[in-house]
Amino acid sequence: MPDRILVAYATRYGSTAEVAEAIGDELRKAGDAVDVRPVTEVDDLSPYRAAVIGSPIYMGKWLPESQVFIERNQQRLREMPVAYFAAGLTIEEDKPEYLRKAEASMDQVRMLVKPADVGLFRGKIETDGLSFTDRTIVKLIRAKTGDYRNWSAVRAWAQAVRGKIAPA
Ligand SMILES: Cc1cc2nc3c(=O)[nH]c(=O)nc-3n(C[C@H](O)[C@H](O)[C@H](O)COP(=O)(O)O)c2cc1C
Repeated sequence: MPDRILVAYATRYGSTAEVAEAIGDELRKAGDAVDVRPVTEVDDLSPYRAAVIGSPIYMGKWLPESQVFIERNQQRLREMPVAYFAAGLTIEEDKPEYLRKAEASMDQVRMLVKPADVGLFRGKIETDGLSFTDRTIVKLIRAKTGDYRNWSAVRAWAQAVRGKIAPA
């Protein structure tokens, strides 16, 4: 019987990888066997009994690699409990219309595999290190830069999600 939990993520600048690590850490502390890995490095789902899959939001959407991962593995994922999380800067606004938009970033993957739970977290943008295109977009939309990740919210969600992806 597979007994591990997979925490798989996409990231462009690394901040969502750290969110995934914090989720994995919390599950491990609670006693689970966990692998935290980029979606692009997971080929075999047979060791896993549950999966937590996430992506940052770019222009209202998940990064394609997380979507492709779910598409490619949808058959197997439908047989296990799955939870999704998304990280984005607009989530910090804490306004219903922003939250709805953040939720909408997961519409496609929700249709492929229904999640037992969904987490929405604030993200991080630092202008240094952004690609030219991303820096231009950030300037154009006058996005507020900074690290808005709320670690206690991430950890609290990980603790709560543990119950929702527990074996029946
Ligand atoms: C070009 C660009 C577009 C973005 N678009 C969105 C968006 O539509 N909604 C949102 O909530 N956050 C948006 N963000 C913020 C990112 O989701 C946030 O910075 C995230 O934490 C980045 O994760 P990463 O470091 O793992 O790539 C955008 C950031 C950039 C640079």
